[in-house]
Amino acid sequence: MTLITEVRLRRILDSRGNPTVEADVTTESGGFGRAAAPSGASTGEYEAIELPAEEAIANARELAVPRLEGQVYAGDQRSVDFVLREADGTDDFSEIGANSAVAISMAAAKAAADMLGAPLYQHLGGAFRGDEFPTPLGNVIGGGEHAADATDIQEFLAAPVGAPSVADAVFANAAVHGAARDVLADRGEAAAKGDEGAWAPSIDDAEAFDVMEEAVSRVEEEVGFEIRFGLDVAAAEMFEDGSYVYSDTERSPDEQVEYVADLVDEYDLAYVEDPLDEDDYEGFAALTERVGENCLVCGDDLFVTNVERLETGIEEGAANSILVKPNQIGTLSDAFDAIELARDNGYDAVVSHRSGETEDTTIAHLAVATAAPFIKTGAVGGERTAKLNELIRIEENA
Ligand SMILES: O=C(O)[C@@H](CO)OP(=O)(O)O
Ligand SMILES: [Mg+2]
Repeated sequence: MTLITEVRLRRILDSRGNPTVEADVTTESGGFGRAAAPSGASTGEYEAIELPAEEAIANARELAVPRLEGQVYAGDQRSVDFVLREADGTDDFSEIGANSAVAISMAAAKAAADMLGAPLYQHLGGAFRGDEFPTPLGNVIGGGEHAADATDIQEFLAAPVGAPSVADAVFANAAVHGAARDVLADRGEAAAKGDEGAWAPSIDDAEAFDVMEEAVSRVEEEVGFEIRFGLDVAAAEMFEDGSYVYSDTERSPDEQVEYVADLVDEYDLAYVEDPLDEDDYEGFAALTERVGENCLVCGDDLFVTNVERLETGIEEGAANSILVKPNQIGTLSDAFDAIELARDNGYDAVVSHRSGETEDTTIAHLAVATAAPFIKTGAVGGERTAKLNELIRIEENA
């Protein structure tokens, strides 16, 4: 093990053109790691706090960096993350910013892997990891907070569950994305792209389901393996005064459960994320009871990668999977704890990007390190393909 000798922080651009935090960690023996924080738009109310990049950097330089340099071993991830929490002193990283914390946490892990001469997934997951790969959930059509004047449902996600390899799955998702463009063009719908590269046409959700079905079945025929699809409803964003407000209608919480359950049945959805508000454990439990056998009901804003919120969910039978976003909680150790708690209780842990991203590929390694069944990291666009292409390389041992 070697000590961290230097932590450097800087502002870089994220994919929305906003400043975000990048960290470089160097160790005594010359190990080097660089990582950057992503940023959400449809953020959960209970997430750790992202500060403006400049403020996060200034505060982390003052409070955290002096406690790390020359004092903590890069390979001792628990200690790195413990020091970040101690330096911050709050429950939600509101002092140094979850953006500074997660960038440093991930950069330290990369420095440790570099020092060991091991790929990051192996440093994080152990010597025997690297032969189980996640199915990528590819964002094909979207709206919500990620695009103006588009669908109410935030994300329509291709799920190539029958793909024989991660590379086949990645190419299948890109093909569905391309096919959706063709189907939209056939219908005379022009479409720009939303924050994550998904098509953001000005159509309603019902039409988006038709387009997805058509695009998926075209590609399924071509590739010869099963492709299902799923949703991130991001329902907290449409929950107002006790009901779910869609462009054309409103639904009560009970009606929302019925509506989503019917969608799962009608379209054989493989995955439904945040189908209900972030405080509605009960509704999540009711839906999971109805459709949880054949569909992952995933809590993103509900759990915010937080073990306490996940514990409540487990007690109530709310959802059967958790979305894991390291920046929602601030450190890799916290993200691992959430994954382990999920797994111990029969919940699947799905690793995820944010709508604002960088070229950082840590989540690809995190998914392989933890043998996650799914990873949600877009379908196209440089900041998305950075992770997808990294999965292809990991699979090839490149
Ligand atoms: O809701 C989500 O799952 C994410 C990523 O797709 O979006 P955001 O980063 O804006 O929270
Ligand atoms: Mg979500």
